[in-house]
Amino acid sequence: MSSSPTPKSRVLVLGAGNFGSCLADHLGDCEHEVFLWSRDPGFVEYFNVHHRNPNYLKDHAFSTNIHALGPEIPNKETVQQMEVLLFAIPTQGIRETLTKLQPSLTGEKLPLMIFVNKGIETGTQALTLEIIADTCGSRVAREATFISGPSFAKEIVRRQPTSVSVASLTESRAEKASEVFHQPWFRCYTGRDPIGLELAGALKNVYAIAAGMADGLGFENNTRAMLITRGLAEMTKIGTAYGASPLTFLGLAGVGDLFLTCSSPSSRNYTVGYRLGKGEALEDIIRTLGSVAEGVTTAKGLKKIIDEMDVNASIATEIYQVLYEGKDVKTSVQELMSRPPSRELDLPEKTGDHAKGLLKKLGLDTSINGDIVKHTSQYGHECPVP
Ligand SMILES: NC(=O)c1ccc[n+]([C@@H]2O[C@H](COP(=O)([O-])OP(=O)(O)OC[C@H]3O[C@@H](n4cnc5c(N)ncnc54)[C@H](O)[C@@H]3O)[C@@H](O)[C@H]2O)c1
Ligand SMILES: O=P(O)(O)OC[C@H](O)CO
Repeated sequence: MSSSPTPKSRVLVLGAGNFGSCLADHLGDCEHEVFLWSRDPGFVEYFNVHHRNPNYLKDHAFSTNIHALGPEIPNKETVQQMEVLLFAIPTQGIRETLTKLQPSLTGEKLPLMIFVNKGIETGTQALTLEIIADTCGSRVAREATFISGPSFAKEIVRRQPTSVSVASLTESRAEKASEVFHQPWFRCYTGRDPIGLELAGALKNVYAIAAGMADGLGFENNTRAMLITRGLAEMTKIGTAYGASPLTFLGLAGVGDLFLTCSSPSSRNYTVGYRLGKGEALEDIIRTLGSVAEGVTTAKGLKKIIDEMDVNASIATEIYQVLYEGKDVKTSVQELMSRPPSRELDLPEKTGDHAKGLLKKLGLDTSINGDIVKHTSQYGHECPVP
């Protein structure tokens, strides 16, 4: 199936859930040599015999270029043979995994490290870039690459035309990641705002819960369109206050993924919201979902971030209150709709200190997001633009 002239790489995919196994399949189909690590010993044995995942995407026959390994984290010798490490583990597990892998990441030449998780760490409110810096140091973080965008695993394994954003503080690494993944059925667009890309991917999950909730309550198309559009305005406002580029939110990782997940029952975050709207309890939904919905934990970290930055984000706040303070979903909708009128576009006057603090930690110029130029936007405030 592959038509790529790209040099083939040895790729270690960490995490054999829906997305890890789907991307392993994509890369195997591109004739990369793929190793798929799972902490589940039953998975490893089953996969290597049947080339099927017993837990996720069960109907799919996976590429025979994939070799499963685990349950122990791959050792230094294995890691150092890899050109690419692809992390497809939910955000709450990234710190633990990187801590275990860090002793293997000491060579002069680092493997290309790509992260596809979409969330904020609870407790620390850290983005993955910061978790990488904490566990593996600033050199690894500066080269880390992030992929995000509208990409349901079950559609990728059916080779539905799909596009994603790829960003890194080191542009050549984003270009390399794009080369590894890019195919006629999978287009990659590179960018230089990993902080914005990470925030966009994490935040859209919270707004997908809101959209699902509205549908579950029986509201129709006007309401969903309102939530998508106002959700985008809110995400952009939060991202800009944090120090990301507002333009990133207009890309695949922003509006693209927001639109996808707010309008499809294939989204787990939408499904959590939908079932809440139907009156189910959150614990029951999580217990029976069978897969991660990152918006649930992200809503908690996001609430702390918006409180710290003093940004008014009404939809995100309501979702937090429904998830964690037992607020009734109908009351939440009534209160959102009863707010006084306001300006449609109210991006913050100044960018916040979060991105600056993070970039300082990475030993980078804190006035800019990576090598993004400083720019006075048409809204009259300073913001970085790719
Ligand atoms: N499924 C999609 O369509 C999709 C698309 C884009 C991005 N993502 C993102 O990819 C990430 C993974 O999502 P998914 O769909 O594969 O989730 P999933 O629930 O299908 O699978 C998660 C996998 O990670 C493993 N895991 C969890 N914690 C771990 C830890 N601490 N150490 C090792 N393994 C651990 C689980 O055992 C499971 O196999 C999420 O951040 C998600 O938002 C998913
Ligand atoms: O199922 P969700 O809600 O986690 O969405 C999956 C991906 O993020 C879609 O791009």
